[in-house]
Amino acid sequence: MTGLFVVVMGVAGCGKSAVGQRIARSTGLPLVEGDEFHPPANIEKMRRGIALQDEDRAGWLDRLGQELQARPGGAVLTCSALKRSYRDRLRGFVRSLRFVHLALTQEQALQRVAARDGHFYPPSLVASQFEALEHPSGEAGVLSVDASLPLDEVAARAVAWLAQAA
Ligand SMILES: Nc1ncnc2c1ncn2[C@@H]1O[C@H](COP(=O)(O)OP(=O)(O)OP(=O)(O)O)[C@@H](O)[C@H]1O
Ligand SMILES: O=C(O)[C@H](O)[C@@H](O)[C@H](O)[C@H](O)CO
Repeated sequence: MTGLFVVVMGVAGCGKSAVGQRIARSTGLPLVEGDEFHPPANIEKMRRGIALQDEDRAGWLDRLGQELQARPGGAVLTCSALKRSYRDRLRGFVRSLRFVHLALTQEQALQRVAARDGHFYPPSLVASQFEALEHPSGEAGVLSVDASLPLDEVAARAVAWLAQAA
């Protein structure tokens, strides 16, 4: 699926990394892990239980946009992209950007984040993710998938949608 750009988005714990890896494997596109490009100050803030604000995310989103542009053959990006303005910011970097939204309830997200060992993101911040989240339904190029389905099923739905769109 050369030339395809897709963001796997949603709240902490929704499965962005796990699903992103599967989509990258199936499509042959490179995976860009959004969390790897947060400045250290953002990681430290989250680790300490302080929610990121628009100004913390602005430079990070621009960096991610540049990472997409650096891969003209297409890419799969994992990025929370919680607000419409964040998604539009990313859309400014590549044409026809697609988003796969992994939709999960707050209880399910909390359960997953709390069960995860050795990750910097604390369960205490999950509520803030839902406060920030603006659902992407109604925006162009968006697929919403029930993230509580089995991982392989979530990924298969996303890949089928991307294949149809490509
Ligand atoms: N569909 C699923 N069914 C069951 N478990 C899942 C599913 N998707 C993800 N998980 C598990 O939930 C946890 C969170 O997944 P993952 O780390 O991929 O989420 P994430 O959105 O990348 O989170 P973060 O952005 O906080 O890093 C992991 O332990 C993962 O294995
Ligand atoms: O925008 C944000 O608040 C962040 O990107 C978070 O979503 C985390 O980085 C991630 O989910 C934890 O791994």
